[in-house]
Amino acid sequence: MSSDILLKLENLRCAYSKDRPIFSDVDLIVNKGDVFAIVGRSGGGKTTLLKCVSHMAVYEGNVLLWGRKPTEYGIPNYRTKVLYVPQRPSLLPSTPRAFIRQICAYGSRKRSEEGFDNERAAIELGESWSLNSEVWERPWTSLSGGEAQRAFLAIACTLKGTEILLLDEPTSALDASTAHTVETHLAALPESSDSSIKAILWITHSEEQTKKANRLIKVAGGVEEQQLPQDA
Ligand SMILES: Nc1ncnc2c1ncn2[C@@H]1O[C@H](COP(=O)(O)OP(=O)(O)OP(=O)(O)O)[C@@H](O)[C@H]1O
Repeated sequence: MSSDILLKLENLRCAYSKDRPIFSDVDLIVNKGDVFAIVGRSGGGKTTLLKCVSHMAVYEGNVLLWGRKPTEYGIPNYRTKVLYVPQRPSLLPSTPRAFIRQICAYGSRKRSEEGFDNERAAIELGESWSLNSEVWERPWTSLSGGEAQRAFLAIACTLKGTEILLLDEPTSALDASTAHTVETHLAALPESSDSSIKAILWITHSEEQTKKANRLIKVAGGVEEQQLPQDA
């Protein structure tokens, strides 16, 4: 296996009801440095695909990270390496700052985060996205959709040990200008020496975001890799 192959999906199939798979026969290779845009109609299975990759949905076939199954890493360790970021932090208790402390205390995260100031890194990244620093001390439930989305993403982007970031419409609550700033940062992460992130799979309904990717897959009754549009 080439050392550039980060993730491999082999013969993947997922069905919530027995006879009607959301997708089947999915084979895909994700290389180091890839930024995938995942597009397709609503209800086509995009989120389900990311949930299979993060081992949050039941599937048949293989998901291999560096050639090894999630169970070989142990699921908490695997999910530390392959991080699914939902659109919004729904129903989180407490504040963004308390949330950082809580996830960095998990056994699977502890080793990667040692000696690194996560709170400071996330707050500084948030500032570069025009996120007011007082937001970190407020309950999640009091934040606007865009504030919560930026705080959540800033945390996800600055965690150490993540190798693949799975983003579910990460900028859906942001205005166009802020979305552009955030998306430019996200797309550059796999090439950044400051980040452990080596590839991103990114669900989007936006043509603008698709232009920031180097590969494109369409999920609609199946999963198909397509050519990026010419001007991308
Ligand atoms: N836990 C579940 N149990 C049963 N059906 C489910 C479950 N989760 C998703 N589905 C169904 O599977 C299909 C694919 O859902 P999924 O969320 O993956 O689509 P999507 O492409 O991400 O849609 P959207 O663009 O609207 O977010 C939908 O018909 C959805 O209703």
